[in-house]
Amino acid sequence: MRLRAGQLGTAGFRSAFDFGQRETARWFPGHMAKGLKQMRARLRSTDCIIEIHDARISFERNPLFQESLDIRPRLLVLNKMDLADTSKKLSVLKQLEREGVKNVLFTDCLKQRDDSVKKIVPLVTNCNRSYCLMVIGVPNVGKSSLINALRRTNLKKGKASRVGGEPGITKAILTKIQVCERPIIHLLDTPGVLPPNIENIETGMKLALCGTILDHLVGEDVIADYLLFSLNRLQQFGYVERYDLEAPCDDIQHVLKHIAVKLGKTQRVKAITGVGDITMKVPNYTAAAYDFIRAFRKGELGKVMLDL
Ligand SMILES: Nc1nc2c(ncn2[C@@H]2O[C@H](COP(=O)(O)OP(=O)(O)OP(=O)(O)O)[C@@H](O)[C@H]2O)c(=O)[nH]1
Repeated sequence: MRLRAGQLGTAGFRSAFDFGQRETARWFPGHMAKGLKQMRARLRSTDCIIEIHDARISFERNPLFQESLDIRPRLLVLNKMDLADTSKKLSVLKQLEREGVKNVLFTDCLKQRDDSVKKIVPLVTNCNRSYCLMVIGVPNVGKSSLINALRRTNLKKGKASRVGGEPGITKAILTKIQVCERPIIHLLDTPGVLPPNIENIETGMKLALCGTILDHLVGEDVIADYLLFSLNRLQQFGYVERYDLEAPCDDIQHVLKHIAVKLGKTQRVKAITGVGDITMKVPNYTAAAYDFIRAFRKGELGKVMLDL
C-alpha cells in the first residue's frame, strides 16, 4: 500500500506485521547449547555476571540466562547506545526496574572514551581482591567489544577479543582476559547464546533486525519488510529522504524497487517472448534489501527503541 504525505501517522500503515507461517526453530545453532553448558561449568569461579544486550531491544533478552546462570550480582549493560533512541532511556530504566533489574548501564563500546565503560569497575567490585567476571549475551551485541573497551579504559591496552559484524564470531569460552590491574579483574568472553525456542516470533524478528541471528536463516526479504514496518510504526521516516522516495510507504516491494533503481542494483534475467529469448535488466531486490538493512544497522535510518 502506498501512502501520500497527508496520510502519515497512524492512518494507513499496517497496525501489525503478518509473520505468516514462519517458525523460529532453525535459528538456534548447535554450538550455542554447547556454549551454555560451558558457561554453567564456569559459574563457580565467577564473582559477577555482566549481561550485555543491544540497547535497541532492552526487554527481549534471553530468558535462558536467568534460568541457567542466575547468580548474583549481575550488571545489565545495554550496548550500542549510539544506535538507540536515548530520549526513551528513562522509560526503559523504569520498566526494567519494575522487572527487578536495577543495575543497568548504557554503553557505546566503539567510542574511544566512553564514560559509562569507566563506571563498570566500581559497580562490580567493592574491595581490592581479584575478581573473575563472565560476559554473557545473545550473539553480536558487543561482548568482545566491551572486553576490548574495558582493556582500553583500564589497562590502556589493545584488543584481546575478536570482534565481527556477523553473529557467532566467538564460538568457545576463551581463557581469562585481564581488563584491570587494581583491583585485578579477569573477564571470560563467551559465545553468544540465543534461546533454543524463541517463543514470540516478533522477538525473533527484532533480534534478527539487530543482527543477532544470521540473516539467511531468517530471510533478508522478511527482515527488510519488518524494518519498514518498524520504522513506520516509530515514525522514523529518514529512509524517505535517503532513498529519494516521494513519501513514506508501507509497501516493501515498492521501496526495494526504488532503492535498487537509485543505487543501480540491477540483474539480468532471460525472458521468453513471442519473438525469441531476450535479456532484461530488472531491479535486484535482494541487494536492495541488504542495503536497507545495513543502513539501519549503521544507524543511518534513525535511532530507535524497538521495544517501546
Ligand atoms: N554502533 C555500535 N556498534 C558496536 C558497539 N559495540 C560493538 N559494536 C559492533 O557490533 C558488532 C559485534 O561486536 P562483537 O564485540 O563481536 O559482538 P559479540 O557479542 O562478541 O559477538 P559474538 O561473538 O557473535 O557473540 C561489531 O561489528 C562491532 O563493531 C557499539 O557500542 N556501537
